Amino acid sequence: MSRATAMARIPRLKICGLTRREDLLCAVREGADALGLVFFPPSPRYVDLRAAAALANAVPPFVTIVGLFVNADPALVRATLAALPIHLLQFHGDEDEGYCRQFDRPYIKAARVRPGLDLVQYAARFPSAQAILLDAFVEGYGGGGKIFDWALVPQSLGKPLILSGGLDADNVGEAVRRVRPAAVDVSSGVEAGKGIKDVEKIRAFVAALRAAGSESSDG
Ligand SMILES: O=C(O)c1ccccc1NCC(=O)[C@H](O)[C@H](O)COP(=O)(O)O
Repeated sequence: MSRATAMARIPRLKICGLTRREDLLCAVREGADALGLVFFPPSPRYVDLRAAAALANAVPPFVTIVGLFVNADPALVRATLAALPIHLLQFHGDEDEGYCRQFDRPYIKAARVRPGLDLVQYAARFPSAQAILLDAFVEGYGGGGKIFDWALVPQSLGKPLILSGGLDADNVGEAVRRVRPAAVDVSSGVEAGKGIKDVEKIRAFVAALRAAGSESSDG
């Protein structure tokens, strides 16, 4: 099934790198389907277990909490899963499928897109992944606010595609029309500063996403 057929609705939205309760509540209010918490200490959006627990406690039912890790010690992942209601894992480093599967939880695998990386072959290496998230190849593994060449995205990855990397209210419409992802993921493009989300940028992003999604679903 082509993505054009598969994307029969407005793409779902993940807002990542939440660190403040007010930003999380804004993301939920504006319609985010998923909320990303970054458990990668070098990230300026890193939250420890205590802060993450307070954020998770504010999430209403039917909104997915995504726990994001980069080449993490499995013991850290297990401790996080034991302490928090993480619904979906996101592995954003160099993890292989054996590593990702060991936690017996649904996960999405991020691919850091660069010329020469065969994305169909990459996706085939993670048959147990719920989806493949395509992000730009940036220093620090992710959250870089950089787009990649969307022409590199194949017609189908063989599983749901989440488009990420440098999206904002100005480009998400074109991104959705060109790539037709099942979902989009954004962090920098809705921020006033690293880890500090901006209400108006979130609202503008959601409006642009809905406009593009309704165009596409109208055919
Ligand atoms: O958000 C981070 O700081 C981060 C750090 C290291 C690895 C991944 C990270 N974020 C993962 C995400 O899912 C981001 O939303 C994605 O990379 C897009 O970020 P942006 O280009 O800033 O929208």
